[in-house]
Amino acid sequence: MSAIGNGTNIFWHECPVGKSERQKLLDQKGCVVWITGLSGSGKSTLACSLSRELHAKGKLSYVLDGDNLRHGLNKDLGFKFEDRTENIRRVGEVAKLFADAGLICIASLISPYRKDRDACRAMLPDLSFIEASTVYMNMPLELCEERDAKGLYKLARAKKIKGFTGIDDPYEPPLNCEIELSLQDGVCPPPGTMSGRVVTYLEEKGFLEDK
Ligand SMILES: Nc1ncnc2c1ncn2[C@@H]1O[C@H](COP(=O)(O)OS(=O)(=O)O)[C@@H](OP(=O)(O)O)[C@H]1O
Ligand SMILES: Nc1ncnc2c1ncn2[C@@H]1O[C@H](COP(=O)(O)OP(=O)(O)O)[C@@H](O)[C@H]1O
Repeated sequence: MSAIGNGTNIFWHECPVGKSERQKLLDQKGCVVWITGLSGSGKSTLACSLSRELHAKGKLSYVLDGDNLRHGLNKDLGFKFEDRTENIRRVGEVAKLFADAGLICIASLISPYRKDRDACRAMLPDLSFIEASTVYMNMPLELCEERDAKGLYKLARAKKIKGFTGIDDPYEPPLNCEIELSLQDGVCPPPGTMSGRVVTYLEEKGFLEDK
């Protein structure tokens, strides 16, 4: 046991079965795929398609979806600046645990602020050698608004929801993402094409084997 922190009497307990043993068992490397983009840009759809594709390849993944986590872990948080920051921080910490467990953790959240995404990225490699890959769903606001799968853009335009991302709240696009998914000749590629790109990236980086 070793003491950590600054005199707060908190200790770190090492376990003999560690990340490398778990990775060996699963024949994959734990990592985080962080999907960011506007509401309606297709984050959840991509996360599910990616998880299905990985499952078919015998690879263990788990999806942390912003909307879903707000039903439980983050049910005390709203959408003001500080709440979004705390939301992203918590999900970053949970994603780190999943990746340390050896899983391919797919986090799918609007995560609109660059500083919050950067804080998550910085949190990951430092503590447990986990690598984070940011996937930016670069879909135009007009397309997301046209889809309006949950009717929230309509409510935001009618000012019945305040602080809606892309309408009267900011979205800061990543400056350093590993994968950017955007329209091709003005058309949104099918989910399988997009998840295929992420799988190829994970394969190329060696995450889908433990060598
Ligand atoms: N004000 C406001 N702004 C943006 N989104 C809103 C808002 N109010 C509710 N919703 C719904 O919450 C979902 C986004 O949750 P996230 O946890 O991903 O948001 S964030 O990362 O903390 O910004 C988002 O889901 P997705 O459409 O899947 O992105 C919306 O359904
Ligand atoms: N690649 C795609 N092509 C066509 N429609 C899509 C695609 N991805 C998502 N959609 C549709 O767009 C809407 C929003 O997708 P969703 O995954 O819920 O986005 P988000 O999680 O970013 O809010 C849904 O109706 C979904 O079926």
